Amino acid sequence: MISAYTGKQVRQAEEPLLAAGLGDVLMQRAAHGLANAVVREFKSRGLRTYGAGVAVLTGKGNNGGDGLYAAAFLAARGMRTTAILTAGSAHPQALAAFEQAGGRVLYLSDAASGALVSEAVRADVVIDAVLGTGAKGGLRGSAADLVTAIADARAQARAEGFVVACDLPSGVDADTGAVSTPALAADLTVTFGAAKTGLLVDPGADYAGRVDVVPIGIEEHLDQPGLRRLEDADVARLLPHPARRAHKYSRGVLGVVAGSADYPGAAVLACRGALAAGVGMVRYLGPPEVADLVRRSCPEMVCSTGAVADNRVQAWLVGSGMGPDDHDQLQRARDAVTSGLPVVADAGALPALPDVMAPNVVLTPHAGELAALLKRLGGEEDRAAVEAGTLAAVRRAAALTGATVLLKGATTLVAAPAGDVFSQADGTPWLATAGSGDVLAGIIGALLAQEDSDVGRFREMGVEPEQRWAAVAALGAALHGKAGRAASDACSGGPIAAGGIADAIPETWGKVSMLSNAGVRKRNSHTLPLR
Ligand SMILES: NC(=O)C1=CN([C@@H]2O[C@H](COP(=O)(O)OP(=O)(O)OC[C@H]3O[C@@H](n4cnc5c(N)ncnc54)[C@H](OP(=O)(O)O)[C@@H]3O)[C@@H](O)[C@H]2O)[C@@H](O)CC1
Ligand SMILES: [K+]
Repeated sequence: MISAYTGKQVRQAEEPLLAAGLGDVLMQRAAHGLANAVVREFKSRGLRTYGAGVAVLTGKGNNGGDGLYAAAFLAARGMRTTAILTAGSAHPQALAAFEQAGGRVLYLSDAASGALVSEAVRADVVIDAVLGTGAKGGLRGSAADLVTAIADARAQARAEGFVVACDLPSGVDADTGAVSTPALAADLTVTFGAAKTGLLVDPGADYAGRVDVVPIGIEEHLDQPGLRRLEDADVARLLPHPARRAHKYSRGVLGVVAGSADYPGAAVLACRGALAAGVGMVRYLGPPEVADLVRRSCPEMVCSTGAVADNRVQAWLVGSGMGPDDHDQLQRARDAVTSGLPVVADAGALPALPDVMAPNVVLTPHAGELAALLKRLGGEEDRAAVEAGTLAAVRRAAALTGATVLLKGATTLVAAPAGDVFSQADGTPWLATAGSGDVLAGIIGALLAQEDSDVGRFREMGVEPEQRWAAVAALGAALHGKAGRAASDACSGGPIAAGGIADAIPETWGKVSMLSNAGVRKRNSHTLPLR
């Protein structure tokens, strides 16, 4: 499990060590980790480090100090290092160490700006060490102009060098992931002590690239994480496995209320997602013409009639492919949500549900649907506002509705009403295809139907029982993302259709389970040994 923390939490964890006079030690560890990560990146790209060009954009605070010390390490390895001081001054000891290691120092001024831009475009690696967790707002003034010019010039020249962010890309808010432009999009962010929340949510994640956590010795002082991400080992541990004497009912029955005359295919895709995700039986409830298509497409399906209360299931999936005029289906969706059983509520059901629900109801809006939900509950947010502040929006929706809320996107966020948040980014952009969300709802529905009262495996992972619905939804998002990626990989990274995601689920499930049995190394920053 990756645990992420706000900038404030990390700074608080640093305090006891700073008070003990270990500030410089922490900075040296951070800088050493950053330099090593840069060298590894060169190697993974098949590039030589000796003689390679390094440009470090530095601010006046400790983030700039990290960058300068790291550049001093790189200079000692024979790299040509240039520091561009954006604030007129820099961390004095780090600057002295950098100069002593043979680094070249250039100062930002209007006159020098053009030459500095060329320097950064020519470099094999640009290290962004202007602002870190001490930033108040984004880049300003001449530093902002410089970063804009560098980003433009790199794009125009199709610069081959890569960008590494020191702790976080300057302009990305460490806590919220909100981005104040300009910001330099990094290929890799090397972050210290623990992942920062803002790196694992959109839009911050768009600028962070890959995130590498360098332990610096503050880990034991960190408290509850603000956000978590399931890794392969966690996924494997949470995936249900049938007992030896299981039968189809004991493995869970999912009821599906989905599809309409306009969108019958959504019901089929939701059922295909569910059937592939380990559930004992899937029971469809809906208009006869949709039921016919469901039966013909998936012979494993059982189609029923009547009301929600007449059908015995362990969980419900409601809403995929339903419109505002599907009155009977919407009534079934409402009945499912008030039945007390776990429910995944998607698409067309969202506007028709009560304002207040329970944590075992998982809502799965995209950004536009989440904005509409928040507006209905008295908020001001439009789609753009949700996209600019995904973490705040999903948290707010969970708090207001009392339900678990999953916001679909390149990074999928799941918020429990009590505050836990999970962030999953297992997929590929090819997953943005019609019907993909129906398959996701099917997977989550199937997992909810298999969820029993044994909450021990959640507790072992530090997830409180009442928050487990968010973990189950995150598990569904992880499985969906991995299956989509596997389907695309199977055609050499080509495009996929939603049915292909469902088809890839069983093998993805099996492979992740095998990985866990082989003992996947936990990469949580908490558990990494310190050297
Ligand atoms: N604590 C430790 O021991 C360790 C810390 N570590 C590292 O330190 C980083 C935090 O360092 P930090 O607190 O010095 O702040 P930092 O992010 O460098 O920048 C803020 C500086 O710039 C200024 N400034 C603020 N906003 C601005 C803006 N919008 N535009 C322009 N300027 C702005 C502000 O000055 P002010 O305006 O307040 O006078 C301040 O001087 C952290 O991310 C990690 O990399 C690691 O080495 C581990 C050990
Ligand atoms: K930075």
